[in-house]
Amino acid sequence: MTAEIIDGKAFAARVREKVAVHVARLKDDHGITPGLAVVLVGEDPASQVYVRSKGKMTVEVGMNSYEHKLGADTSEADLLALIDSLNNDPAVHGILVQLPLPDHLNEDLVINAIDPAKDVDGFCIANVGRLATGQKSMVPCTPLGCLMMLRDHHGSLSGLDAVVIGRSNIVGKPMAQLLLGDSCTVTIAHSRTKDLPDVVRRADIVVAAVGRAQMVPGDWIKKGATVIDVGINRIDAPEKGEGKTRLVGDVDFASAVEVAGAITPVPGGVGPMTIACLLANTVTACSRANGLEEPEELTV
Ligand SMILES: Nc1nc2c(c(=O)[nH]1)N[C@@H](CN(C=O)c1ccc(C(=O)N[C@@H](CCC(=O)O)C(=O)O)cc1)CN2
Repeated sequence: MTAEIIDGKAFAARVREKVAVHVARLKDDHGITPGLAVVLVGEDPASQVYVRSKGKMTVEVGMNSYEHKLGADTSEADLLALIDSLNNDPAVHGILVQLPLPDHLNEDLVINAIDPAKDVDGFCIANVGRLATGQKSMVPCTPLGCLMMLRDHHGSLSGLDAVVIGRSNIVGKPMAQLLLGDSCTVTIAHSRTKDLPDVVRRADIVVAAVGRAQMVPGDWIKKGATVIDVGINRIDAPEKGEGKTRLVGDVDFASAVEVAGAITPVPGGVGPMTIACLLANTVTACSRANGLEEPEELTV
């Protein structure tokens, strides 16, 4: 039996449709247009693609998009001054600084300069603390997208064993907090975890977010488990022709699909949900900023 494929691209399109409905309501009923400011420092090719997609999709759902593209040699002071002006701009409800930043910039300092109410990435300390203590926060987009897909597939997650492989601030840690919030029994595994295959084999839910191509083979997966693959790794694909490459996840899809109950593909799984959830978070931030009820279906 092969697993159900969780179609993140289609799921993300549905989330964006819901976002568009709420944006139209904010405009028609309250005369407010949500605005998202995206800051890109430098010329990292992947970041340029993601920022372009974010701008395009922001406009498609009816929001205002403000793109700030800064040179790779931008000083910390100049970047902080831009963030300060965006914090104080009433037309901007969400601010995102695309990561990674060039090495000379202190990522923590920059992220924590964003007003927590506008931090639609949910990366600043205030939002991390609120999420960890079960308070209303901005929830990081990738884990939020994973949780939406898991809830849609399972209904309740209560009592399920979940393993998150990877302990990054952007995905692994917030993902674990969200699963805990939904009453899963959560293990965070990482490079020093002993007997990783055995730990993974016990899990009803596996979230792989390590950034190592095809690291998790199918024989680590419990029969019927749900596998959420966050990895996006580019590998050589000589079968496609000389010098060609392709994207793969952190899970070996071909073997895992034979054992899992459900699995997200790469590409077309978690990735598209990241941008859809960014748009959802911007609507949430805009609603909160204006003292309006926030759409329950766009957050957790
Ligand atoms: N400030 C932030 N920086 C970064 C984040 C983030 O959430 N906030 N996440 C990633 C990059 N990212 C969005 O910024 C992102 C990554 C991947 C995708 C996506 O749709 N991937 C596609 C494949 C795309 C391709 O062909 O290369 C997929 O998986 O199907 C969207 C957004 C790091 N930085």
